[in-house]
Amino acid sequence: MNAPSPQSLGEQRAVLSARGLSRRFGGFLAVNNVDIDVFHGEIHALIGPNGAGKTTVFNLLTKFLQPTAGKITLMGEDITSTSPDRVARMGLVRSFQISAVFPHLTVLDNVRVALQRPNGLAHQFWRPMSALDTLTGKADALLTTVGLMRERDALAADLSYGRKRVLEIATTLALDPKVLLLDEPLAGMGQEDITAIAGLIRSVAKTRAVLMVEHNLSVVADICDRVTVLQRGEILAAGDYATVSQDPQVRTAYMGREED
Ligand SMILES: Nc1ncnc2c1ncn2[C@@H]1O[C@H](COP(=O)(O)OP(=O)(O)OP(=O)(O)O)[C@@H](O)[C@H]1O
Repeated sequence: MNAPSPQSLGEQRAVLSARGLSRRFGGFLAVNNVDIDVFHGEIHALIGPNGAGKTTVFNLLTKFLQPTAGKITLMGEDITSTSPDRVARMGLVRSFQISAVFPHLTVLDNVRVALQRPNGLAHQFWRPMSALDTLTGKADALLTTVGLMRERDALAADLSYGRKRVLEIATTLALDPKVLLLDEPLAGMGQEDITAIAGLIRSVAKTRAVLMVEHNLSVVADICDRVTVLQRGEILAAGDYATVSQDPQVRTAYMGREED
């Protein structure tokens, strides 16, 4: 797809944006002067070798870590000093934060429990499961979206690994995030699950912005609109996959090694 917009224009249009993002741990600069723009309706991949700083960038964007320097905006609002829970309520959701699957609940009940959170019922754990009945229609709609209707009444514990990850994505979508951050969503999966989940991520990105850390470069090539490559905490290259994958520095530093 298109190459990234000019910087200032990008910042204005982006749902999630960072400028000059840096994080120091003691004397070690783990993230250095990173700019990133994540757009509605697009999937943006953050890739790079081990230790490049991808997880730290995720932690900075979700405010689990405070940046040493730089600015982060979410839907135009400066969130650089905002708390992680407020950022989550604004619609920036990281999959693992809320994707706990309860193994002894059915698939349907996992989604219904997730759906009650935005309704402000989160602390009313004493309510009987029957109180969730009002959410069944919404839960079924979500299960249809992610293709889990066949397993609706199965226990989560009985699902295969790949189907559990689909259920995790369903419980994440229950929060109706505006920006979805996925940390290696395809890790540990077989090819069949990879194809299914990559398709699911593509379809959920139509109505939200997705930023994902992913090591599977063929999936990144297939489904991601933009790619930012990190190395030693700095941006090595950014753009669409075709451009980035031809960059000689990227090939030397990362892709050559991964794809040879
Ligand atoms: N809390 C911390 N204290 C000190 N150093 C840290 C801390 N968190 C991360 N680092 C260092 O920052 C660098 C970037 O780590 P980070 O986990 O962000 O990389 P990554 O790209 O996500 O790696 P991987 O692909 O292996 O998950 C690493 O050298 C790591 O050791």
